[in-house]
Amino acid sequence: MHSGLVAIPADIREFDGYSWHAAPDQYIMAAVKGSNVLPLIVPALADGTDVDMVLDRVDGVLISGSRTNVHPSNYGEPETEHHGPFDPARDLLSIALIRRTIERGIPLLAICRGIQELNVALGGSLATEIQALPGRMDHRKPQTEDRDAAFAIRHSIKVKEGSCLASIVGHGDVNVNSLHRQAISELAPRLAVEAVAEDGTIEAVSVIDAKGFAIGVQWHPEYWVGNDEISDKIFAAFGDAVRARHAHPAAAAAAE
Ligand SMILES: N[C@@H](CCC(=O)NCCCC(=O)O)C(=O)O
Repeated sequence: MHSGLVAIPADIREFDGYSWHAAPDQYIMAAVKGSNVLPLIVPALADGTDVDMVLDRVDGVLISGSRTNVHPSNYGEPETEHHGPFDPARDLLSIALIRRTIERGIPLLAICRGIQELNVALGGSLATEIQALPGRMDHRKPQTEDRDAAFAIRHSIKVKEGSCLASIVGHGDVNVNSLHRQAISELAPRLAVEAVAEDGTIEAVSVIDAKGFAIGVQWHPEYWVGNDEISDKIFAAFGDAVRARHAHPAAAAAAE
């Protein structure tokens, strides 16, 4: 039996002749199998959502990756041809959800587009086409139809000693996958860097003085849950935080 309900903001996707509010299966299954929680996909309404109505009912929030990019107007930069594709309804939902999740101390795990939204939600900015920047590696998704190859572990990162992430996976070198062309540029004032790649790309952050679990990672631990110790540890730690909140709702509400 799963214990704890976790909100996952939907993407808007076009297929089968319809618009869908959808979340990728790999996040749903990582939450189910790696965290032992029940995921709840939250629709991305174009006019906005009462996120507190959602947060009153869940014990955690998982922000997924997605091929779309946060619209640069959310961090005060003009749109260029390099910024798309966009999903403005997802931006609207995720940014509002992240802000209130942190304010209320509800456990938060943000992955790939999620860490980028976390940084933007707290006042930071993003760099685009980072592979074209001097000294940076190519972090983009490998060109292959083979999903295991696309999500294969590709480069190492350094997890900082004493960080929240180090308390979960240990500090030092960790090998991760990479499927992104944007990354954190200006770090939001309330975020601490937890891990960096060899080229300086910020790979993990935590929320400073967070009331609860609040971590973002630029890579995709969800894909290898069940097959990779580091991925398992991250989802297990998130699940533990979600269950702790679920088990003591009165204490959680009093702490808000
Ligand atoms: N805006 C981001 C998106 C990164 C991300 O979340 N990627 C997951 C999608 C994987 C896929 O393409 O299948 C960026 O930096 O590119």
